Amino acid sequence: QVNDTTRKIVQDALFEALNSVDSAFQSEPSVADGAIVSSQIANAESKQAQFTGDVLEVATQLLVKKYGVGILIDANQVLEELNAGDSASRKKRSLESSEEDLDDVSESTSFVAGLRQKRQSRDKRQGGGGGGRGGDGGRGGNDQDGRKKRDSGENTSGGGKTEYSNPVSNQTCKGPPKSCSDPVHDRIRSITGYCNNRAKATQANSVTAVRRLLGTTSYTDGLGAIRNTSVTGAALPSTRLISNKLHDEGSTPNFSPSVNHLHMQIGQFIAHDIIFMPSSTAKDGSSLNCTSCSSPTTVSSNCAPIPAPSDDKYFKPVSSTEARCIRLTRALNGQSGFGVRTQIDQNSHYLDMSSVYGSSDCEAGTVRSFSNGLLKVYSGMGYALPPQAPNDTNCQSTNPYYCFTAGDFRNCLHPGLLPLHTVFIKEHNRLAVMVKARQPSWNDEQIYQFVRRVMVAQWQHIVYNEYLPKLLTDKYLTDFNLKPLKPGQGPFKGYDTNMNAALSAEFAASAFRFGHSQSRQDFARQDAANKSLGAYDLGYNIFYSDQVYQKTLGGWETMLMGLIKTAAMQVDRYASFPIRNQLFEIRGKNASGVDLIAVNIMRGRDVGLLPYVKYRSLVGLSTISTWNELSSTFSAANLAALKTVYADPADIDLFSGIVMETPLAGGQLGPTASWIIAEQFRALKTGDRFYYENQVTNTVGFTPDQIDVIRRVKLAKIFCQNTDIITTINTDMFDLNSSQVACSSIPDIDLNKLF
Ligand code: HEM
Ligand SMILES: [Ca+2]
Repeated sequence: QVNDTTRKIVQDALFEALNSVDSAFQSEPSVADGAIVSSQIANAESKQAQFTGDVLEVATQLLVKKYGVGILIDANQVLEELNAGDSASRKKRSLESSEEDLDDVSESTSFVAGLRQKRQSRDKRQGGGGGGRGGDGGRGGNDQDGRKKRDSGENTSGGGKTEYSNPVSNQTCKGPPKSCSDPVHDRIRSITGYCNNRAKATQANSVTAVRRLLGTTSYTDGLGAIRNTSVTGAALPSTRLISNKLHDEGSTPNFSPSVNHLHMQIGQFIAHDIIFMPSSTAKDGSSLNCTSCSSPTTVSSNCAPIPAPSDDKYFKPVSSTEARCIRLTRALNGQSGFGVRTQIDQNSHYLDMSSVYGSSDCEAGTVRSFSNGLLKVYSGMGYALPPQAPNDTNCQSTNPYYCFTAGDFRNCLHPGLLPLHTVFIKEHNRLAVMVKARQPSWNDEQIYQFVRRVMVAQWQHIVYNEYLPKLLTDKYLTDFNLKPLKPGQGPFKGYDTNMNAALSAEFAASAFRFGHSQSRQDFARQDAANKSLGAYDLGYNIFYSDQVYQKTLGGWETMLMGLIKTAAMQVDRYASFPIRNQLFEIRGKNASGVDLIAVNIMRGRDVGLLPYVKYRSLVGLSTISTWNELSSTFSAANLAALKTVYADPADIDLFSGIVMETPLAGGQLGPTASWIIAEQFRALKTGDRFYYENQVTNTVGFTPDQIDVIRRVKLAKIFCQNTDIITTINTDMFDLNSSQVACSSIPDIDLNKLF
């Protein structure tokens, strides 16, 4: 039981923190929309979470400085009381001493968010000041509300050849019923993930925290300060230096002998379903400019720029007196209690096609046509594309080569994503037309939900049945229960209400980024006869969309063929030139972008990942303290390379450690990455009440016969059905040397059995 003195101390710290965060907002410089191209742009809800996180971070620091960390347990209890209390009891709880009147703070928000609302409405009444993130100050360009406003239907009609009409008039962002016992939650997977776990309604929802595999972080102050010191006491090496020394592919790129580039592309599409970790924003909700090496003090404490070595081949010094840094903004702090900094996932963590359907109820509305269950399409080129987003200020290409609106904001990060976005939109609409024909009386919502359920089931099956077996060894697939059962084997019995499907920070910030080493510099185009139509350069196309408008080159279909018919890069420590030098680069302006590998490593430190060696016992490897002991997990060459940058094995960053481990026989990755990835996909499977092979009480799943229908689904057939040029296709979709079959020999999904 917390006494009144402590209660007062905690409340005072909260108010002091609120004032200090508020006034920091007033002086924080920011950059105009679009000036800093980014893939990690926070939406309105994340900005709200950031405000709360920032206040709690400052309040934590104030309390710890005065009373030590011991007070945090009591402090969290006080916060819980405040969050739980309605406005009347909040007021009663000895807040008389403060100037705040909490009468009209909404009961549904947390205490800090409520205070924020209150201040905003007060500022509004007084006619000024107090913009601030989270409220109405979101960036105009890219958050959900912005997109909703501008995609009101007319964009999709393009050159007049509208495939579907889009009378989006009074779309609402209404979420599902609050109560998880409402029968709606028996039938429908919510967009955010809400009530997927009925006992823990918000678990693994969009805009909730990531998990920590070891329950701890590496922050030097135990709270949020980035690890910057070797165990020897020296400074840790710059992550650009590490990238140069360990991850530069040099002049002889290694191509995979057996895996095609599509495996890379589907991997990224999976990432964009389950993880979107937004970056911190400036006071007005726009991007922070963390380009200069001094930005942590001159711009924001949420800047963490990466110094480039003075002899860097690409990121040369700005001038003879100014060093070059590679910009990096810290992932936004979404801590919701006193204590350590916490990052959030802005997408629904579940494997539920968020990149098609969106992760918030409003965002879901932006991609729907609200007619006959169909999703919106842009058909101005004579072939389907996702609806255009003319006001996307993050998009580098302009009229007429607009970027697009899809369930995930990063759909235009590079052109290789667009064939997949388009194929899945087309597949949804293809099934919707079939459903409408069979059930003419069904309304838009009924058709949409029916098709979405089938789409997610197909997608889950493809991930577990086709994608993961090309990545992980049979042993990991078996040990982590990742193999779908065969037709006739009945439902999967592994659903576990205690399993938290949420993304682990280790998976998001390191392990699943292995895919960055799979990406080629050149993205090929091939025609149906497998004739080359040239290639485009990745480094020249980040957040540019003109490639998919190249009609004479076959639009996106020849790009899809290129992905299928060319090799991925080998999964190894090396990354291609554009990945290491040109991410977000403005065409023609060298060094205006970032090094994604240096960013990966720094992101790991930013989110507080522990060094590589700390994870070894978790993943079943021996604990080590000397370089020699690593020789069974690393080749001699990789070990020697590691020694050139790290003073001690205990310093090795997780990303570098996992991509440098010797791959397991039969898989593409070493033991640590394999474990972290397998663990995550187990959580996504056994922690998802709506996983397609399940039969769970009070949940309308598929019958055993229907599950078998899904188990026969092949990604190849989805490509066949939704492209004009593909008539023969791989028997093994991700195998570079696969035998070919006629599309007509692969059965289509037996939709009639699913009603
Ligand atoms: C051409 C290919 C790719 C490009 C240009 C690309 C680019 C990026 C960028 C810019 C980020 C944000 C980095 C940060 O700020 O921390 C990112 C994050 C990430 N990438 Fe990639 N990526 C590519 C392919 C892949 C692939 C193939 C995978 C997986 C197989 C993957 C997995 C991830 C994951 C898990 C994240 C973290 C996402 C988040 O936290 O929101 N990426 N990528
Ligand atoms: Ca998702």
